Amino acid sequence: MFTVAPPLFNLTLHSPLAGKAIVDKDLDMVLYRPFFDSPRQLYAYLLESLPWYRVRYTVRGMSINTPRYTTVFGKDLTQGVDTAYQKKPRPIPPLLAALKDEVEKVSGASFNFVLCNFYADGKDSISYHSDDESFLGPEPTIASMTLGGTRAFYMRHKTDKSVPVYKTDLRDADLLIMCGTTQACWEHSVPKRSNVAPRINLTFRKAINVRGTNNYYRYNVGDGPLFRYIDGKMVESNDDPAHHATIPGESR
Ligand SMILES: O=C(O)CCC(=O)C(=O)O
Ligand SMILES: [Fe+2]
Repeated sequence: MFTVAPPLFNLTLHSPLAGKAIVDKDLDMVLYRPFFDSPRQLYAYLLESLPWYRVRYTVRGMSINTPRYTTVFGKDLTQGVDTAYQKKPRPIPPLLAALKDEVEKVSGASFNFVLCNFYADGKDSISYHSDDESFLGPEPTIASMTLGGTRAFYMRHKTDKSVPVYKTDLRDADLLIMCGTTQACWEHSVPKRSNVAPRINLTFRKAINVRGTNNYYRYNVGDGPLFRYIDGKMVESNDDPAHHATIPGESR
């Protein structure tokens, strides 16, 4: 059992031996199902305390609306001063740091970022992509935790179309660890669905340089309005932007 505070959650971890290897051509993953006994309060606490964003950005003149809520905490490995960054990096809040510690223990990897996604309904999604940016280094290990509702998770080989698409569900308290050549050779997605429960996804990653930090804050915080989840729905918030980085219980 491990305890994360504040507030106090006693989370019971399942045996690391319970991980199931998922391997295919160039695919190397381990699924812990469930990774821990996830209390509903943990999901609710994260949803209600994290600062969420609906990021809009422009690529090659095209305006893109990210089809889910996102937020991010962490800073790359360089001990760069904050002036190197387009946005001030936010420390990983204690609750997410405690989850990160446990994920590091089972994966044998170390992480300096937690990216958070919230899929409010079945229209929220992430399209096929791989997390293969050079700022993650070669063969990055990426750990992905689900809290709340179940969503379909699809993976396809980038070049060999004879390899079948890998389809699974990701459920509350699942931890999927993607390793080795998985990012280099495969893409993954959470497709749109009808009638699904809201879901939080946390991904744990390690960025090695300032470019990683700038990229993650640009695409997961951006410049748009802040949202808070209050009384069962997302509302645009006029919190003081200087306080976005903290969640309750964290010292500044
Ligand atoms: O929600 C998920 O399971 C996947 C999220 C993801 O692929 C990402 O944030 O890069
Ligand atoms: Fe991803």
